[in-house]
Amino acid sequence: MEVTRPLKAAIAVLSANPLHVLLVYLAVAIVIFSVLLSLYRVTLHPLAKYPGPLRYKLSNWPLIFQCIGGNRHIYHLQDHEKYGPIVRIGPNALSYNTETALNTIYGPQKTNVRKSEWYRTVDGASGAFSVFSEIDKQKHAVRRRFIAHAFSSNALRASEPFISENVIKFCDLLAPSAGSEWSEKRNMSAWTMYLGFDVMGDLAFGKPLNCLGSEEHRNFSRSLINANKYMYWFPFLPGAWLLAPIMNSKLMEYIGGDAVTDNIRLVNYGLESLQSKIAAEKAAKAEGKEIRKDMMHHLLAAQDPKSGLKLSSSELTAESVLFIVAGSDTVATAMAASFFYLTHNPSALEKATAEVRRVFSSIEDIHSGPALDSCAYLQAVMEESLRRTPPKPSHVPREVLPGGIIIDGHHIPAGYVVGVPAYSIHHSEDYYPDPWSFRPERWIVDEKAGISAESVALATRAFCPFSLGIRGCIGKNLAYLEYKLTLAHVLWRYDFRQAPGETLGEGSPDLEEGRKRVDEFQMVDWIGVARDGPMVEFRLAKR
Ligand code: HEM
Repeated sequence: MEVTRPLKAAIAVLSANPLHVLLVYLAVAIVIFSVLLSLYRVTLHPLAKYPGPLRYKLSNWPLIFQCIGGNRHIYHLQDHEKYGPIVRIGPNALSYNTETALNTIYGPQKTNVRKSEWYRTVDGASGAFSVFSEIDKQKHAVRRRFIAHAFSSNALRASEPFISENVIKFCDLLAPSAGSEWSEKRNMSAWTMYLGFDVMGDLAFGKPLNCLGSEEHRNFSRSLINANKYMYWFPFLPGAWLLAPIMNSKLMEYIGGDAVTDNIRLVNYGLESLQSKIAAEKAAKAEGKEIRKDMMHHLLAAQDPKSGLKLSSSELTAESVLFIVAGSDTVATAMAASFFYLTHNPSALEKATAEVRRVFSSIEDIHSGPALDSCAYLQAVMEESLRRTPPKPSHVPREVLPGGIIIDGHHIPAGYVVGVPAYSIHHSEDYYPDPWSFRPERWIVDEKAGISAESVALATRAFCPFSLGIRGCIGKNLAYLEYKLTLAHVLWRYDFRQAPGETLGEGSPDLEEGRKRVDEFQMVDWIGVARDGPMVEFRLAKR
């Protein structure tokens, strides 16, 4: 009696207003729809047979929270450990942890997938797709041809002196002050980021941002990480791409706060750099001066041979921002990881140092060519650092196209998303015995030490820091050149060690599951990777 009276009163109030009645019907309809959709997703859905946590099967929200938390790579690894090589990570998405799946999805020229809808929002604030975010396969092929000139071997050769100039400046700044044996401690995540930004500014627009030389622009490099975080989770929201045209509006800034402001700052930097590059080229032409053939020069000049089309100004802006984002933070992450693992593995540091000092008799000899190529251990240090700390560690999503695709013997119909997370496959025992050890030796064939050609080939097949195939990283050779030159210069000039008492960058038994290994460099996965440390001291090499 007492229960029904308030209920009756509520019904009376609701029925007095037709809008209230409508809202109640709507709410009931939403509840019924959600229940039916959930039931469908766990029973009759084409991906229902694949294992995974129930919450992933019901909605994308767990994924969004993982992206915000920066722990997505850890979840991928733990899910594969628990559920096996195929895991359903969303209502419509599967994650794989095998080299066969990796090579089927990303490898072949004609693989029947395209980039997923997630990419459509990434360059929203630039007002056009970049080569990275263009999901249409034909349009991407045209765009990739456009930018290929900027990454040709000629362009790479021409960029080396500028890379070396920045690397030498970086090394000079690491030196101990007069009278001290060891330098003050340096946070290598920050310093490699300054170097990464200066190199990309120089190569893309012909002017370094001067993060190495002055405090002024260093905040800018930090804001990239904040902007990345936002661009990571936001596109997973249902219908997010519809908001792409207003990504750099005041409204979005009001809703999204600092991260949106940082993203806008990044786009404005791309736009301003592009405009000053165009002005500089015009002025040089008018004065009959030689024009520096940096990356934007190639893009400004590029023309599709079939259509005769050139890139529009918003497309050029999108590419400018992409060059900075894709080219600076990634290499910096890899370099910081090498400083971490070398300072935590003295025998690897000793071997790499000995090799570099044996191969090069003077610092001027350190440049690309047979001598640098002969540094097999240094190359292996880079591969092993990229294995342990892939700068894009999580699932790289691809959508299956009409006709479907067969992955590891299972047919996946069109419209579903598939992918392989680098961090997870890079720590699989199947490809990397003793995966939590930093062992550059695993990349060098040495039958006597038990490293066969087959085991190196298998490790290479599962190795994917740059992804692979037609959507793989176009900057890979450039990245390796900058990375190798930097490590070779530092190892030649300095001894280095983790600053006594410092632990920055390490895991800890007090942290959550997946972050407990003290000797693992910690990543916060926000498309790229946020990181901190190691704190390193440098001493001039004794000769
Ligand atoms: C260690 C350094 C680097 C790593 C680990 C890396 C990794 C990657 C990965 C995994 C992708 C594919 C991402 C996806 O499909 O979502 C990619 C694409 C790309 N990267 Fe890199 N990258 C590095 C350095 C660079 C550099 C120096 C540049 C130069 C600007 C660059 C430019 C690009 C571009 C333009 C794409 C898009 C390619 C396309 O879709 O056709 N990357 N990179």
